[in-house]
Amino acid sequence: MADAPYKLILLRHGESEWNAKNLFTGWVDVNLNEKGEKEAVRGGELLKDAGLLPDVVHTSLQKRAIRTAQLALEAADRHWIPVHRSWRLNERHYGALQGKDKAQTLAEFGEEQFMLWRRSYDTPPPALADGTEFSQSDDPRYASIPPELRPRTECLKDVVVRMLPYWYDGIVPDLLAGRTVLVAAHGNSLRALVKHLDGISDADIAGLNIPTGIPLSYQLDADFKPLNPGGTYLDPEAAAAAIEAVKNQGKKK
Ligand SMILES: O=C(O)[C@H](O)COP(=O)(O)O
Repeated sequence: MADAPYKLILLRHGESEWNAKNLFTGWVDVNLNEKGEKEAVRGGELLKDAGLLPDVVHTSLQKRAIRTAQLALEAADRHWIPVHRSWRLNERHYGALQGKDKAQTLAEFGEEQFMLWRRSYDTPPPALADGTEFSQSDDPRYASIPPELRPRTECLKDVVVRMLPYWYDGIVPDLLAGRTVLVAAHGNSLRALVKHLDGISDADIAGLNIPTGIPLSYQLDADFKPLNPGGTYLDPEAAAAAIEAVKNQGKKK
């Protein structure tokens, strides 16, 4: 067992084709766009420049996180490290909002309902029916998830519940072994993890947004509490601007 501080790096995938179109994405397996690919490469360069070289990477089962990890690791010359993937790191399942335009949803349902669905801790959007256009009910990559665990919609609280077992059983053992761990995942699965790490309240987590493609580095003490609460963005200026942009999605157009 290695001694603390443990080194953890969180990386939200680069901009996706649906981020650019301002659509709710969730479990829909959308690819990175060109800007997102560049963000991922830049993320890797930031890691390299900071001398924060991952020994192991954990990703979701979704292309945008998988490709972000690969591009970042290639840029940092760490493409060879072991990789682990879990559906528990997937983006929040956005239910019946998947595929819908954020600005149109805001206009149709009003700010209060929109924010309740998007940022409240425990109000999920309406469920998405199996077999419909943006459902993953027939996706073979999820076939091994027991039916009662397969989400048809999720609020952030649901994401915390399904993500935490992977934190404890998949990620913490790597940290305990002294490995620098990269977690390449999604806006809301990372918000769930940050909520846990920083002990953010159910109310305050609504105000936390994570930008695409900018590594967020944590040093954790022996109890896995951050020595740098909130983490440290490797490009703080770019992060501040991008956080504002994420916050204001829906108000676009
Ligand atoms: O799934 C999505 O639409 C986004 O990647 C995260 O969206 P949010 O910031 O609106 O929760």
